[in-house]
Amino acid sequence: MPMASMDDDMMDNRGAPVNWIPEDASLEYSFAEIYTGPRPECVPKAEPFDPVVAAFFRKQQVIPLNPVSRIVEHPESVTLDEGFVKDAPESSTRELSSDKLSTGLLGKHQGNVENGVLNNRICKDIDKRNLPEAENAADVEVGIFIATEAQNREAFQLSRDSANERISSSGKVMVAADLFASFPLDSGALPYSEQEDHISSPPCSDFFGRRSSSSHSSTNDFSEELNTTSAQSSPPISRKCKKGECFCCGKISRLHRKEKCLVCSAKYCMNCVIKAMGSMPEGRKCCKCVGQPISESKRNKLGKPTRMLCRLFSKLEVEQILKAEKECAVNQLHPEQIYVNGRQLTSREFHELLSCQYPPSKLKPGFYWYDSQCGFWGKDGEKPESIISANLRIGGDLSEGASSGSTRVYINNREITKVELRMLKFAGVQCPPSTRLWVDHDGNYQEEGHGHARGCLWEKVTTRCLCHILSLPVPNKYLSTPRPSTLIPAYFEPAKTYKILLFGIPGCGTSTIIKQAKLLYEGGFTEEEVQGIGDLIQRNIYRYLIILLEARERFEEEENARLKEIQENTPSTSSAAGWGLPSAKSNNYSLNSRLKEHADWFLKSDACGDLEKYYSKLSREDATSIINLWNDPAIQATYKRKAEIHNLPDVAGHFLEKVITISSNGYTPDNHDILLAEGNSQEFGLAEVEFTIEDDFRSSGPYPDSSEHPHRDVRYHLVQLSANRFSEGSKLLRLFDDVEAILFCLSLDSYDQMWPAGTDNLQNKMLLNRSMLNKLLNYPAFKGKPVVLFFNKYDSFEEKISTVPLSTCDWFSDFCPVRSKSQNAQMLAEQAYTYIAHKFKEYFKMVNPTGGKLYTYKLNCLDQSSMRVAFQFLNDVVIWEEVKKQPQPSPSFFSEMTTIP
Ligand SMILES: Nc1nc2c(ncn2[C@@H]2O[C@H](COP(=O)(O)OP(=O)(O)OP(=O)(O)O)[C@@H](O)[C@H]2O)c(=O)[nH]1
Ligand SMILES: [Mg+2]
Repeated sequence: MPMASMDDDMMDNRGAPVNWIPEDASLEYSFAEIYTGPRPECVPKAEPFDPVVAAFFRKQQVIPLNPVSRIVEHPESVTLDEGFVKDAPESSTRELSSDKLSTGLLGKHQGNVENGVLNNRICKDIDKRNLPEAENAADVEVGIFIATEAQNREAFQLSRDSANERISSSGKVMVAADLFASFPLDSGALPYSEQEDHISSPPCSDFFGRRSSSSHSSTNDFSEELNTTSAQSSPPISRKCKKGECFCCGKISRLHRKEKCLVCSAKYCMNCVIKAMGSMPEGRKCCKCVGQPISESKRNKLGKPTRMLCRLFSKLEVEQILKAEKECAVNQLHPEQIYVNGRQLTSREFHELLSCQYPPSKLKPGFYWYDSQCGFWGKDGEKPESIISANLRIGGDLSEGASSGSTRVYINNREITKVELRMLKFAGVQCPPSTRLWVDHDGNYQEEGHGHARGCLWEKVTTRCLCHILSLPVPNKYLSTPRPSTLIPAYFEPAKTYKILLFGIPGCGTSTIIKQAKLLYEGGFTEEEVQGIGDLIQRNIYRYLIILLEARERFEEEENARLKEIQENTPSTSSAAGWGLPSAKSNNYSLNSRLKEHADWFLKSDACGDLEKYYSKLSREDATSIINLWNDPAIQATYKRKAEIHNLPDVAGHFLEKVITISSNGYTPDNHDILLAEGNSQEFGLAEVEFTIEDDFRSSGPYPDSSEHPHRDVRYHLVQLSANRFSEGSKLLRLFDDVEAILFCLSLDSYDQMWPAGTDNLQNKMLLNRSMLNKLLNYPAFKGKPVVLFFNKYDSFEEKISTVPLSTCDWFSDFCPVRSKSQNAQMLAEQAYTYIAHKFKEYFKMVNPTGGKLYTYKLNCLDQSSMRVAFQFLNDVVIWEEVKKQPQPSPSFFSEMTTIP
């Protein structure tokens, strides 16, 4: 093979641009030389940095600006051999060669920019041909280009292939940056297929494609991948060096102990530990790895001292380091790393899982299945691994194929594995194919459809022994050494659950607030709850109809009386017909005879209580009669006067309109219908809700990763109390003695509505709210408690305020808005709201001069984003009140100095 001659002027091994290109490009040549520069890690990293791209990415929050080079091999001298000078694929060559290599380090190509959003992937390439200046191996060869999706995929694959080839063919070459470190999860489908054993590549995003992926030996080998999904993490980098070699000084000694970084496994000798790991704010991690999640294989080493630590530091220091290592947030498991029955856990579920009596032991990030009936717990696609507490409300629904069984025998709907079948047969359970068994948490089993238990799986000692042999779990009560009751990380454990009383007069939206809390923070409703709400909607339809029919009768009579009066006052010469007046017997509110018959039947049934028997189900025939009635002009005319029908809810029209859909068999209310469904939903368990509001200070605040500001979620227990149930001196109120705050909800648009206050005495709703607030404040246990006033239904308030004057309510008679030419409904509503809030504050101060504080907030709780912000407001108030309770720090030296006269 002809060798390229090395002219004196062609080579500057310290990185000066080299413009020499072989004249005969077809000639094969070898390009190998000994690198004699300083050790690669000692050379300052030249960060490829483009301020324009950097600014863009900072805006997009996609890629960090520290594409730090990862050095995987660091021989004393680095040789670039032929393997390194492979032909780069054409496309990537083109991409890179079209760019200016301004620094000799970075090639960059900016591709399509669509609507200001770069459809991008960033790829790296090490291509000596395109980066001839980077022959000095200490310089990092990085090519970045931003291109269209298709270009990226192609180029990425090609560049990666060529990079891999180089890496594998030359064990001595250092490799470039790990730019993918912080790709968000949705960067999706980057074609990472194979992984170099010395580089932990970031994960592909499609966790759910895991079963089909052949690259994973076990479906649960996702620990590291899931590790990387936690909010702040980038993938851990594995750094390997020769056996016995210190990663920092390079000295090889197999006899001396080394301290390992919990993230990248780099080993350091006694002399270098402090240099490499600094003050160890997160335990044993090299400085570069601080902020990175630990490697999951090292989780069991957390907090365990080593001899080297004990020799290097004092006892107190070691304790502090290990405490930080065990407790700092970034070293903990996070809910988003655990999937149960195909669903990522929420904070609440994670907490429930870890704090139950029998939590899974040695929990790692991964995909699990869980049978809540009997407590079986296992990795996705595998046999049960342990039996944890049953009836936990975590994860999604258990699927038939959760454990990849192929026996056609089912336990609690899961097709069991062969080894479980063997155990069942041994235990004497008859289970021919297609047997479906129900097993409870004690191991009692029965066949589906048979109402009685056939026995207990684990009652025989021999069965339990066999379970041990087959590595199947047995219930905890049979274990000789009971498992620890909790392994919840201290930092994660919510310090306290704040109990909040949610109070409001009927129709103000308290149930909607509870539903929103469930939707926003608890992952929505169970099937049973949705079904229950569906039934509630069907029952409400009858109620709306009856209210409308009664109102129609009333309006018809009133209209008849009015017409009669007109007729009587009219001179006899001009007949009613002659003046075009409707006859006194029929008017706008009259129904035709057929519909009248239907209407009378509904009213009669209701009066006799017969309608109640239909309440559980809205029949198709009834739905047809109801829609006919609803579409009739008489009912429509009645509905137009809904403001006068005080007990007709706003949503009546919405549901009556879709009565046919609602009566269909397969009707399942969607979230919108669920939120609109009004009525007493307490029987569906919605009268209280527990949820966690995540502290977004850490994720959005100025200290995104700081362990000084640990992640702290606040857990709430919101308990609803309707004004109907409220009476002073009621024993019910004792349930609320320990509330942290009162959330008083009132509907802003109710200023013109009346409500029965006491016997047959109608009172304006705003005045009723005022007196209710007063009564609440009089209750001794609520003295000094903060009150958060949610002014709900701001949307309908905005609509109403320009047509119905606020002075309709006597209390607001002195409202005189500032009028301007450009005034619109929104501005008027804003003024009116400020005025109402001020009135309530004044009143609060008057009746509660020494008590707690009143916080006001306007919202539309049907709107999720408005509700989310409102909950955040509540959270802020609760935290603020908590902070106020804490003792104030004693004045510092400096403050004392400043207060000295
Ligand atoms: N337009 C509008 N409607 C709302 C808003 N909040 C609640 N509603 C509707 O008002 C109706 C009553 O809301 P609920 O949450 O059932 O009221 P409640 O306080 O629980 O009333 P009771 O269950 O009767 O004690 C429902 O139909 C809701 O959809 C809002 O902000 N704007
Ligand atoms: Mg309610």
